[in-house]
Amino acid sequence: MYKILMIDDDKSFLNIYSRIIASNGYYVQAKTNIREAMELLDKENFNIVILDVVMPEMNGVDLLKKIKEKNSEQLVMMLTGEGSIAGAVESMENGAYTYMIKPFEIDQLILNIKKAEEFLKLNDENVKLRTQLNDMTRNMEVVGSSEAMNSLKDQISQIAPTNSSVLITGESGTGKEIVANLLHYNSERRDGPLIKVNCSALAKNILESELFGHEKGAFTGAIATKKGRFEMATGGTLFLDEIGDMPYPLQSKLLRVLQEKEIERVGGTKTIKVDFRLICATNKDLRKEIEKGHFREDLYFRINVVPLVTTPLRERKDDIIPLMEYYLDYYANEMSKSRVKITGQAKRVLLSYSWRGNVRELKNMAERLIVFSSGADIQEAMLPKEIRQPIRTDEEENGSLKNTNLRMAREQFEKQFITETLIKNNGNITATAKELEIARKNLQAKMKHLEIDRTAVKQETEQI
Ligand SMILES: Nc1ncnc2c1ncn2[C@@H]1O[C@H](COP(=O)(O)OP(=O)(O)OP(=O)(O)O)[C@@H](O)[C@H]1O
Repeated sequence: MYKILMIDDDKSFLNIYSRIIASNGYYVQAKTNIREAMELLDKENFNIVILDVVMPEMNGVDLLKKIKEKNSEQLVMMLTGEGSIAGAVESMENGAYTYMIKPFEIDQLILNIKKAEEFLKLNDENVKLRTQLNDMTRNMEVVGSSEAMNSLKDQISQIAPTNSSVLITGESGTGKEIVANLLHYNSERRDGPLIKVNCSALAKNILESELFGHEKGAFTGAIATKKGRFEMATGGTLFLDEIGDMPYPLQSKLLRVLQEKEIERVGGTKTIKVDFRLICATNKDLRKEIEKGHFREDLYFRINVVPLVTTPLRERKDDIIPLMEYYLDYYANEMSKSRVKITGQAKRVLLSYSWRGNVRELKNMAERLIVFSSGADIQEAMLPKEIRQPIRTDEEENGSLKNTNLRMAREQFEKQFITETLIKNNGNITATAKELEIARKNLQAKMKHLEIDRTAVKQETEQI
């Protein structure tokens, strides 16, 4: 129920009007006293405030300013006497929604309240849409300018405006869903819906009714008619993720839909026209699935009109640091923490790691680093153990270090040895120096030179 606060020094006006407004389905509070009205505004949220411009205690426009100072979004309607048009103008300049000149018919006031209600609803809707749009654009933020990434972006901009079916293949976490988003939002269908279905997440019989919809009573539990995703995607794009996991019998049904561009709901007899652009994604090798008899070859040709491939992170190392920096900033901002930098040594570790979970794994690691961050730069010792395992080359396996000299090898060893001793001693410098049998000052100088951060080591110890 919409809540209205009326502030006016005219008691009899308030009495009559507030009752009539309430009888129209609104919750109304009426105050002649400004202090009481302000106290009430502090305690309760009102959708609309109706305020008299001329009041003995305080000028209504000044009161309007006060209300707006507290809550700039507050919707305020001003009431003025015939002699105070200037006040009405000033009110509008100070953010009033509208003004009405007394005397007026009560119907006129009710009509204005209804209009204000409509305005507030639209405003709410607008805020919701804006948040959705932010989510959407965030999910489309594409970081990376490696050769592979640039070539992918070029292909997307060429393919997006067409209506052709696209098959996106690539390892898990390489950004296939982002590519699908980009294809849709850069196409002529961008104002239509983008409907996503994960074919591996639903049981076979549920997937069928999800895609085709069902009529009321089609099966136990079908208590109402439901539109399927094919229908919902009409005018837009249908994104079938993990298409390689679509059950075989359903594959023939999908093929028929693609050929005939019409469907029948489960348990229905009516033919319904559908019109969507199809984008599929998989991390499976569909040709192998065809050989194994798990995937229909005719469907493969139908969905694979334009193939797009996302490259694993380990094959586009140029993107690793920009992605890590982007997500560190992103999570620092989201958690209201300070931004952090990555030290050279930590960058080397990030670059030599294999990233089997690709960008998803990297993003999760960035989030974890920020959760534990005290604002210090990201040191090698702060990175999870599994990624700090040195990647050993063939030469290293044979006992020699590639691309290094005696000084670098010694520093590498010293760094590892000192870090481990610091962890053992909970980051305590004196205890570590004692165990290493070197002077405290000497240890501090070495730590500085080797970029070892004691706070990071301490955090590492706490996490263990
Ligand atoms: N180039 C990129 N820039 C920024 N973020 C990215 C990029 N690529 C992927 N991501 C992010 O990594 C996560 C995984 O990406 P996405 O879900 O698109 O991968 P996927 O290939 O569809 O994975 P799966 O096969 O497991 O469904 C998402 O949170 C996505 O926002």
